[in-house]
Amino acid sequence: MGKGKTEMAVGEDGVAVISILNPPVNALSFHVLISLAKHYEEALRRDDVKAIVITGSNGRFCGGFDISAFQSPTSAKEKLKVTPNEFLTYYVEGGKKPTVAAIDGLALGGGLELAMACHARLSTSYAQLGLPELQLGIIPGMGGTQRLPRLIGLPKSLEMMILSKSIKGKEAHSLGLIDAIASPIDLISASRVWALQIADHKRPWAKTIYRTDKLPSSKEAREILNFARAQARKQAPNVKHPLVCIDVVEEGIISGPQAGLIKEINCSKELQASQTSKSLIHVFFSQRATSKVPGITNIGLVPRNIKKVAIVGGGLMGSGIATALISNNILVILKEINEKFLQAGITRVRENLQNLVKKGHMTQDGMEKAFCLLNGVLDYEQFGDVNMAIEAVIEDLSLKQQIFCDLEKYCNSDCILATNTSTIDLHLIGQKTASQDRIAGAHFFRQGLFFSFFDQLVSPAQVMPLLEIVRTPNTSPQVVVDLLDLAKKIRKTPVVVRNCTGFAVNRMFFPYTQAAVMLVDHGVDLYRIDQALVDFGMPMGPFRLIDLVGFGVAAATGAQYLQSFPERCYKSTLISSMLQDKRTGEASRMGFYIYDDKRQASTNPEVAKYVEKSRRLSNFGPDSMIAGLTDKDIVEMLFFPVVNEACRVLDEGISVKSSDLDIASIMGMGFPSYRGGILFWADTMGTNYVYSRLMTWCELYGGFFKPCNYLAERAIRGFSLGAQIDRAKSQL
Ligand SMILES: C[C@H](O)CC(=O)SCCNC(=O)CCNC(=O)[C@H](O)C(C)(C)COP(=O)(O)OP(=O)(O)OC[C@H]1O[C@@H](n2cnc3c(N)ncnc32)[C@H](O)[C@@H]1OP(=O)(O)O
Repeated sequence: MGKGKTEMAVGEDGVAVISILNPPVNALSFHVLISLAKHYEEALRRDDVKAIVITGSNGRFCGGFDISAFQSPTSAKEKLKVTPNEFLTYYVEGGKKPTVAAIDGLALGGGLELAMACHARLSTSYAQLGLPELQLGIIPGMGGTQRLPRLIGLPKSLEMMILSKSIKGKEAHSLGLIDAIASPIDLISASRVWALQIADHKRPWAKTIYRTDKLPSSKEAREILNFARAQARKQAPNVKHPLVCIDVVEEGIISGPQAGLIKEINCSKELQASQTSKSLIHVFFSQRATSKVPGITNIGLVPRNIKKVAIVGGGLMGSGIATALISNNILVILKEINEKFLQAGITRVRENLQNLVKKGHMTQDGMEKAFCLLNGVLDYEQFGDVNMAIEAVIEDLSLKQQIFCDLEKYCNSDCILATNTSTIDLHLIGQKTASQDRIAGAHFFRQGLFFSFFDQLVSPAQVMPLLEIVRTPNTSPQVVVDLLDLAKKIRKTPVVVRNCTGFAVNRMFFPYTQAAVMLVDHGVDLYRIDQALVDFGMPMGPFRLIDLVGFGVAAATGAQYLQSFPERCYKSTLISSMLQDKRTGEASRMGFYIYDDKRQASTNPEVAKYVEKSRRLSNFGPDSMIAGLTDKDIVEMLFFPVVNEACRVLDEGISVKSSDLDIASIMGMGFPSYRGGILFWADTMGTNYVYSRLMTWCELYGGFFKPCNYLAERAIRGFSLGAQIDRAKSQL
C-alpha cells in the first residue's frame, strides 16, 4: 500500500472537493490524515470556499484506517498535529464550513466514521457501508461507537458493529445513515449542491454527535445492551472486545457523547495492543496473501475464464460444489451413475440453495436463476465443452483412476481435470492418463466444519471457507492461476499446496484425532477432551468431529496415514471396534454421541464398553502425569503434534508460507481465528516451549510426539515458527 495523500480542487461555485488518494482502497494512512488536515485547514481558511465535499478517488470513498499502521510504528504519526478523533470533532463536525461526504464504492471503519462526522452524506445505492473493526479485534476508534447509534438507533448500530455487518447505500438511506442516493455520475455534483444548501441554511447543518432523536431512554438502552452482552458472552466467550464495544456505546448514551468519545479512545488503545487484535490482523493480511504464490502468480499469466464445469458425483461434496458454482453464475453439468442418485444430487443442490435463501444470502429469484444453470446427466456426452471437470466420488483409487481416463477421453484438451480427494496422492489418481500438466486437486471443505467465531460473530455475510488447490510438479502454473481465479469468483479462500498424502489441512490435522484417542486409551474421559477443545474455541471437539466425518472415512484416512507415516501414527482399536458394530457416527445417529432428529448430540452410554476394550488392548499402565492433566495440557497435547506436523509440511515445501497454514487451520478445521492460526498461536508461546513439551511427551509416550528437525532447529536457534529464514544462512 502506498503512503497516500489527498487532493483538493476549489470550484467556481465555492465548493472545495477533497479526494482521498491511496489505492487500492483509499485507506486512512497517517500520510493521508496529515494531507487531509492540511487541506481542511486551507479550505476553512480560504474566503473563496463556502463548503466542502469529501470523497475518494477511483470510485471508492475509503476502506478505513490503514490496518498495516496499527502494528508498525511510523514516523508520519509524529507529524500528525491532531489525533484523528480531534480532527473529526473539531475540523470536520465542528468546522465553520459545512462538509458533505460523497460516498461511492465503500465507506468502512474510519471511512464511515469520517463520513458520519460530516454534516450530510450522499451515496450511490450499491456503496458498502459498515464498521467492521471488531473483525480486527478492535472497536471503532474515530467516534463510530457514538455517532452510528445517533444516526440509526441502538439495535441496528449494535448489529452492524458486533457482527461487522456492512449494508448497502439503499438500506443506509432508509435507516437515516445516508441523506440521499445519487448515481455514480451525479454523486459529486449533487453533493456540491447539498453542501452549498447547508451553507445557505436551506438544509439542516446537522452535527451527528449532538443528536439524540434516535436514542432510546436509559432504561430501554440498558435492556438492549444487556441482551447484546448476553449474546456476545455466549457466542464469543474467549474474546473481550465485543463487550468493550457495548460498554463504550453505553457510556455515550448514559453519560453523554464526550464521555463516550473519551472512553472509546482509551479502550481502542488498549485493544490495539491486545493479542486478539494482533491475531486477527495477522489473519486479515494472511488471508489476502494466500493468492500470491511465488513462481506462479508473479510470472505474468492471465487466468482463463472458467464458465462451465462438469462434476462427477452428486453426493454431499459434489452437490455442495455444484451449489457454490451455480450460485456464482457458473454453468454446471452434474453427472451421476443412475437416475436415482442423480435426482438425489439435484434435490440436494436445491435444498442447499433454499438454505441460502432462508439465511438471507440469496433471493428467491436468484435461487431460481441459479438452479437453471444446473444440468444433470448420466453420461459424458456433454463434457466436450467444459472448462473444468471435478471428480467428487468416494475415496476409491481405482474408481478415480477410471474416471480420470474417461475425463481425458471426453473433455477437450484444454480442460482442467481436478479431483476433490482429501487424501489420495494425485500421482496415483492421474497415473493412467497422459494429461499430467492439467491435473490438479480442488479440495473443497464441508460447510459443517466451518462455524467458527468469524462465521458466527464477526463476518457472517462473508463466510469464506477454504479451497485447497493441490499441484503436482507437473501441474502447469496456468492451471493454478485459473483455479485461484475460480476460488475468487466463488468466494472461497484458496491455499495452494503441493501434493502429498492428506495435502496440507488433513495432513496437519491427522495427529489431532490420534492424540485424542491416545489420551482416551490412557484414561482421559473423551467428553472432557471434547469440552476442553470447545472451551479453547474449536467449533467441536475431536470425537464430535469424527462423528461428523463418519467412522468409515476416519478409518480409511487413518489407514492412509499409517501407510505414509508409520513412525508417527498412533494405532488404537477404539474406532475400528465401534465400526465393526455399525457405530458409524452422525450419519447413523450412533457414534461417540447419539443424535436426535434435529442433529442434537448427547453422550452415548454404550461408548464406555468400547473405551474399556480399547484401553485393555492398549495395555497402558496407571499414569500420574495423565491423571493430573489440566484442560490446558489436553489442548496442548492435541495441538502441539499438529504444530509439529505443520512444521514438516513447511519443511517439505508442501506449503510455502506459514501464514497459509494459519489460514488453512482456521478455514479448514475451525481453529479459532482470534488465536491467529495454528503456527501463529504456537509462536505466542514460543518455539522452545512447544519443543520442550513435545520432547517430554516423546520420552514418556514415544515417537508420536517426536519434534521434527524444523522445530528442533528453530528451538535451538531461537527462531519463531513463522519467521521466513534463509535455510542456507540459518545453518551457517
Ligand atoms: C480507527 C478506525 O475505527 C479503525 C479502522 O478503520 S480499522 C479498518 C476498518 N476497515 C476494514 O476493516 C476494511 C478492511 N478491508 C476490507 O474489508 C476489504 O479489503 C475491502 C472490502 C475494503 C476491499 O475488498 P477487496 O476489493 O476484495 O480487496 P482486498 O483484496 O480485500 O483488499 C485490497 C488490498 O487492500 C488492502 N486493504 C484493504 N483494506 C485495508 C485497510 N483498511 N488498511 C490497509 N490495507 C487495506 C488489502 O490488504 C489488500 O492488499 P493487497 O492487495 O496487498 O493484498
